[in-house]
Amino acid sequence: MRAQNVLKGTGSGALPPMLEQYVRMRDEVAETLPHALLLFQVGDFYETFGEDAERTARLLGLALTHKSSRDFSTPMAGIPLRALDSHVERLLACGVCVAVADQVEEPGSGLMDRRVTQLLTPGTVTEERHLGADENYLAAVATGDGYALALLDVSTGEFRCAAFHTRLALYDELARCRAREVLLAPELSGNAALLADFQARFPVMLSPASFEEADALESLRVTLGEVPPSLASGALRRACGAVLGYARVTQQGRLDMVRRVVRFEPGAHMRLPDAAVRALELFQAQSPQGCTLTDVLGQTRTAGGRRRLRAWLRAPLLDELSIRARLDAVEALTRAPDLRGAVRSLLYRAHDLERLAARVSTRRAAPREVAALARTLDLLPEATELLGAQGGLLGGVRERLSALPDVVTRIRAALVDEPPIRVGEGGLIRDGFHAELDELRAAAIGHRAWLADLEVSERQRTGIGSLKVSYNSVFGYYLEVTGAHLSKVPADYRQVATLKDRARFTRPDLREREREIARLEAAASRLEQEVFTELRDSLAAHAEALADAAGALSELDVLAALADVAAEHGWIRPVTSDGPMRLVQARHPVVERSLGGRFVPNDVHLDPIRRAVLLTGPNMAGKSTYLRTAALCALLHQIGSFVPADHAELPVYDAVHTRIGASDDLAGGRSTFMVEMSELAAILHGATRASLVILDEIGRGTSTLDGLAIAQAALEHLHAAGAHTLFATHYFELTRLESELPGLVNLHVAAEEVQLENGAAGSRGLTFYHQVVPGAARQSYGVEVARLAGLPGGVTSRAARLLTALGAQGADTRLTRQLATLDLARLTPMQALDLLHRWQREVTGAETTSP
Ligand SMILES: Nc1ncnc2c1ncn2[C@@H]1O[C@H](COP(=O)(O)OP(=O)(O)OP(=O)(O)O)[C@@H](O)[C@H]1O
Repeated sequence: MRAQNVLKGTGSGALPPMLEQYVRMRDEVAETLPHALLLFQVGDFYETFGEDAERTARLLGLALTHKSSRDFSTPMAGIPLRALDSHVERLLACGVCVAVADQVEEPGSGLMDRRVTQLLTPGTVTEERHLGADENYLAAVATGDGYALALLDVSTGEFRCAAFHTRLALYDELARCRAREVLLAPELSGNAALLADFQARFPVMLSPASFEEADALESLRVTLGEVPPSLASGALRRACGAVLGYARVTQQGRLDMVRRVVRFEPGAHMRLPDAAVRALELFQAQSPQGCTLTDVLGQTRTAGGRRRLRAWLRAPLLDELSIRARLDAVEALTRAPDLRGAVRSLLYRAHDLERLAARVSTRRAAPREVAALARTLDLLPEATELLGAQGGLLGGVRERLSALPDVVTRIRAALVDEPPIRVGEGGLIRDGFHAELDELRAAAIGHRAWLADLEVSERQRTGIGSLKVSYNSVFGYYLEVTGAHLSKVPADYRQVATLKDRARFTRPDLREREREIARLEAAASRLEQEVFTELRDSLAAHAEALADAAGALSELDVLAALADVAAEHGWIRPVTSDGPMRLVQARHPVVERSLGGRFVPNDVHLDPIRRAVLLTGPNMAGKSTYLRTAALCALLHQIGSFVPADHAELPVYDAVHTRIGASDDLAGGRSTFMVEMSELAAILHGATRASLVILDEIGRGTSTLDGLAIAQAALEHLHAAGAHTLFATHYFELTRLESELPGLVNLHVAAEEVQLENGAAGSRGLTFYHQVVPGAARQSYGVEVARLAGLPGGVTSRAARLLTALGAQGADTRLTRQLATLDLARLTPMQALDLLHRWQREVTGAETTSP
């Protein structure tokens, strides 16, 4: 809507000039960012008007006032200048983009000149105060023959893209990278069903952008100098172009931090669906007080290192040589505790070099950021020396750290050690760096010295001992004389103010000196700005080398952190095998951390022959933990980390699939069972001989018979596909499959029923050993676990009696025996339902209504 209409003004009069300017600027902003809120500086406030004022007041809880002239009035809401950052943060969190228009001239009598100085959107902010430490992606999605995704982190300049064959694979990647803002091509945003599905899965800000091929090509050429040949498909070009075009607008033309696009092959890394990322709690715990794998591994010392670790976890390696190279580096660091300690304490002193490099390349870095850059670059020679004779990846890191030309000397020579926050504040450039600046400063100092002496000399000249030379912003410098001495005031003093007991005076030469000081200081400030800009530009010329060094430092940080975790917790280097997974005394890295020495390690063994394990055991015995331990060890191996075990042989898995736990998707309109089945479907379609599949209690979201049928059929399918499968279940009926499927073995988690010491006669409890042993469990102990959980005694004893009765009848029924031999997966839903009713009637004697 045009801004004039948004004003909701009352009255017939023409708009006051300032509101006319507001309307014009708001319309201009709306042409590029239609959804942005314009914050318009008026003195000490950023104001919003009309509908925007109502929206701002509501979102930020501000008081709504009115801007009124003689015959015009419109709602107005404003925030103080000094509170801009915190309010912008809240607006961005509410999914509102912000344009900031600042006054760009000193206040005078007429309408002040204003300019849009910042366009802030969640996916393109670059100021440290609006960013978390993690990556901050803007994403664009387009379709053609498949799906194309472009990801840009403006804060570091990281720019990646990929093509996907299926929407599910695209969604997985998008979920993993947690984009904060997404641009959808019209073929997606214009399709109501697709859009609704997308919004249900990704509650992020959707922003409008051009996906026209011609615009995209132009954006690519302007930013990268050419259209990279790797962007072979139209969809990739459109997605990449849209991201660049939108980011260029929000960065007001400055996208120098983006130098290349990396096209990544989704198939070049281990497939790790989002469901697995969530179930294995890589980045986010499932309970609020829970701990994640990143927490355990995340001993990184720099923000760049933390981002790099997350990137490694999102994309585990498939290439054996690359895995070995990382493992070699981690091993070298675990074997050299002194080197590791020195590297890690050095990293503690490093600032976020990746983001600083990006800020320098866009010529946005503030003085303190340049100083922080220098402090961090100062560490590089030390780091290079520490890495001394290291080979492999660490040698590569050393090379990249030492390849940077010496820019620190230049920064140190030009900048003072503790520069001011802003350029115009003065005191930024070191004395002796710039002759003309030195002259200006010396002259100003001379005038100030004259002023400082003035008080003494005037006291002597006038004989007024209490005479003072002071300064305020209204009169500038003045001479102050108390009432008792007014008669001694010389004739060349001109009175400028009279107070109750004193008077203030000036003199023509005092005015002259003051003007001169102001002129010199303004000239010095301008010159400082020029010198600083020159310095920053000269740094921008090294942006590529800076980004390289930043990448190397992040990598060193991750390797050192992985080595530290390994050394501290007794993890061992895994051996890459050509088939078997053999873990001896493996531990779950996160659960072990919380249980300390009480964690019971277990062995895992899968190979091309013994390729599936069916794990049974009581509730709470440790089945899920066992499954997750295996998956996490596989994942750790492929990011190049040591693993928590006494011995580990692991193949290179092409994917880790998991189906664990219950979750529903109410927003997406899918029930718990539907979510479970959709995830299972994706696994069954995607799992290969080289995949690791973790299934925990498949089929429990529906009736027993349906669930059992589905679980068996899924297990048979995975067995035939040859995937390494760990399958935990409470369906004891499935354990008989061991004799039918040659690659399947039964294991169970040991537990024992014991007489309770203090319990009533006959009352029994359960001891968990958390030990995985061969064979199938004998029973589920569900009622005992319910007792442990605190169900009322009456309920648990009634449940125990029912269980005995059902068991006695069920064990004998003809149908139960028949069921054991049936291929349940072949049943139609109607047959299954019919069986269920007959079985219920036989087991419980209850009549059920026929369908
Ligand atoms: N190996 C172990 N050593 C010590 N404690 C363990 C071990 N494994 C699991 N536990 C403890 O037992 C708890 C339950 O484990 P887990 O969720 O793996 O059991 P489960 O058999 O999958 O249960 P359910 O069938 O009810 O889902 C864990 O939270 C942990 O505290």
